[in-house]
Amino acid sequence: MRMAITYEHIKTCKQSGARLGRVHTPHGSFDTPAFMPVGTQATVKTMSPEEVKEMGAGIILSNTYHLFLRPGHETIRKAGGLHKFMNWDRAILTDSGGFQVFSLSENRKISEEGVEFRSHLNGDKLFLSPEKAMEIQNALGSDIMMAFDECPPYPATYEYVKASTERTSRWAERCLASHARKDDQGLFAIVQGGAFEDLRKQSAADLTSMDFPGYAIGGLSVGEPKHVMYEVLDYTTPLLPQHKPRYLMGVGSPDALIEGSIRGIDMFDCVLPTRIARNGTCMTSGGRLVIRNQKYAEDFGPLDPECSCYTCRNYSRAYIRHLIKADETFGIRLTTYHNLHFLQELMKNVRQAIQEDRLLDFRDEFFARYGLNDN
Ligand SMILES: CNc1nc2c(CCNCC3CCCC3)c3nc(N)[nH]c(=O)c3cc2[nH]1
Ligand SMILES: [Zn+2]
Repeated sequence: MRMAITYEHIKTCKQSGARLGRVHTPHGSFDTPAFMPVGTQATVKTMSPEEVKEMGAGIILSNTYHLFLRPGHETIRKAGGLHKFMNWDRAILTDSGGFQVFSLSENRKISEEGVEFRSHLNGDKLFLSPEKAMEIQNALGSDIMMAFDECPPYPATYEYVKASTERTSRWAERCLASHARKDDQGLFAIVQGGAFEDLRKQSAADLTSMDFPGYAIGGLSVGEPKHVMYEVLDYTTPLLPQHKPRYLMGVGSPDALIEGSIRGIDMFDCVLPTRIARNGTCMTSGGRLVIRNQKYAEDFGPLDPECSCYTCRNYSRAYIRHLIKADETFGIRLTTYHNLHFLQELMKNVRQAIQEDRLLDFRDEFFARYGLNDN
């Protein structure tokens, strides 16, 4: 009998109100606030599961949309589920596919039933609905599944966001009704409402009345100014239950991870660290570093002098720059490993700061060195 997804609150930072906790899942527990590496197509790009474990990740993300299109969720079900298929024995969270339909596919048609779209791979006409998204996620066997939602575009009219958010609440109900594993309740709902306080309140009220084991805040990090995102968090997070995990979707720049933690968020995901690594951009304690820059051609020091990761202990900026310029895959592996390690370290330091009631001081120290507006 699988256990539910449970949240264990450890303490609240006296200086910032941020919370230290642990999330327990059928595939192990992880400390929060946590950054979750993204493994869209059943792999954290260029990393082995051992490497992802080594850097301290207790949970990774994968995706209904991508795996539905390729290789197909039935194939993964026959393989024994996603954990087995990708040889990852810790926790997996899968997004429900709605966001990706709108960011990737062609000519979508949204209705009460669901979303019709054409595959971005071969143009096939496909359909996703709350029921279909749950069927796929149950076939994948993820520990945490996301309800099927619409992430409204930004900006959008009040009327559009209101109608979309109300539909997302109805879709959440349908996900709950169709969830095969009713016993372990690994299903998180996603709060929408754009940047409209009354719609956020309505969405949170609708969803918390359905008693999900965890709640995500969606509809953010879609192009709105950062201060708008933080304002939405200021009035939305307090509407969510204290004793359940809160997941801010698609947020991962270092400053946003710290600001989000201060506002009571426990879980984050973002493709940023892996995506920018592929063109040689690295997150370091002194700020962003673009390794292709000529000035590193004969810089034989480490990527980040303060980093203890495999990349920084064994290779120089000159060598990594050479690999990236020569389009050598090993170069991307080294920058990816470092960026993911950097964010795991950042979250470890955030948790330590919460433990010591000094997260606001930590934020000021970090920003002074990293630069305020990394994106
Ligand atoms: C980048 N900004 C952003 N991402 C959002 C995402 C995606 C989060 N990342 C998922 C992983 C990436 C590929 C594999 C899974 C959102 N997802 C949903 N379902 N709803 C949102 O409102 C939603 C909102 C989001 N905003
Ligand atoms: Zn490093």
